[in-house]
Amino acid sequence: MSARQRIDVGGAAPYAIHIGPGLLADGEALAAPLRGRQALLVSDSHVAPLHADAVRGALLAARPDARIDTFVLPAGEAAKTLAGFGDAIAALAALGATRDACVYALGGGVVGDLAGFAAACWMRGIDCVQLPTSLLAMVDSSVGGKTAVDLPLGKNLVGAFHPPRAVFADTAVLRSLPDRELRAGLAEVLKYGAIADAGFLDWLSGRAGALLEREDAALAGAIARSCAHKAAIVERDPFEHGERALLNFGHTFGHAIETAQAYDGLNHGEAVAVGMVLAARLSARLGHASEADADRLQAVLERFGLPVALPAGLDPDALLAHMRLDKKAQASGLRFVLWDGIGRARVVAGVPADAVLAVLRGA
Ligand SMILES: O=C(O)C(=O)C[C@@H](O)[C@H](O)[C@H](O)COP(=O)(O)O
Ligand SMILES: [Zn+2]
Repeated sequence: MSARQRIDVGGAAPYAIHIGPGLLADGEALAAPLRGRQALLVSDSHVAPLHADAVRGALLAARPDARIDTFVLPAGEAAKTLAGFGDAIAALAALGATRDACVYALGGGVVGDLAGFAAACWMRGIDCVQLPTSLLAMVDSSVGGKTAVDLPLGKNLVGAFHPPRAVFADTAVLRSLPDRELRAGLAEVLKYGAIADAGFLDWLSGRAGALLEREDAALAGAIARSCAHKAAIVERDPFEHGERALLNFGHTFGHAIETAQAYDGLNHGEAVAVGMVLAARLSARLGHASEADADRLQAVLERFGLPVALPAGLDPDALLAHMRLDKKAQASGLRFVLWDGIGRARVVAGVPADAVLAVLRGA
């Protein structure tokens, strides 16, 4: 993979996204945001055995005066719970973390969300550095400061906006990422094309083979362009008062699927892939866009080996009930991110429930 890249996220709490191979071994860079003398390295049972010792060693080499504890979650979305959050808080307490301590989130989206939320809450907020090790976390969840845990009732229902102090995306770790996780990350990459950048969707579609084969140049290009999209949007709208909601394309359906499957079925990226197709179908049903656009998106997602249809056995009425707890919903009813065609997403309020049910039933 080529040289390091840096993308700056501006606004009230600016930070940099560093992208490139070898970053997790760069103790000086990783330790630069550590203001105090305590750090909690949060990881999960899949990632910790691969990378935690090396990261801790790199940090200690740069900051031998620091105490660095490690807290390891069970791998998987099912661990992103209030109980897991409580355990992370207990680890901060055991560390005796002061306000200048720092949480390092080493892992995928689950680790980043939970560790970020613990950092947001401990003493009303301490620093968090995101060390994403999955493609999905590199291109999406490590950037923008959304932190949360899930409830059985719904995804990410308890959380806070807490921007990281820095993001270090070490692209070399993607070599050991399981194929299924790679494809899940590509779903969120494709989302940027779907919502705002038709040219990017074409670019990605033309490089499906290279991306799935993890060719360095293709992956580096996809990550940098995704992060640039996300950085621009969250810089303009950090708290999702407006356009940031576009990043939720496919998520109203997707989160409902994840919740209905008790976070143990499709993973997040897969659920978002299905959700994007359903959002495109709903857009067509409501007359905003054509079925041909939905077909095109579905074909691209299929090229990347992503699921595009509801898993069997899910009850449309139950999914609709989950959608009513979506964070975009208002007193006046459901709000969806739909599109007017590829690259042209927008938020639509007052979406009739019968249209949603018809799409869920494939009618
Ligand atoms: O950063 C955002 O804003 C997003 O919506 C990005 C999503 O891909 C991500 O899954 C996010 O965590 C979803 O947030 P939520 O508010 O729908 O829970
Ligand atoms: Zn997402």
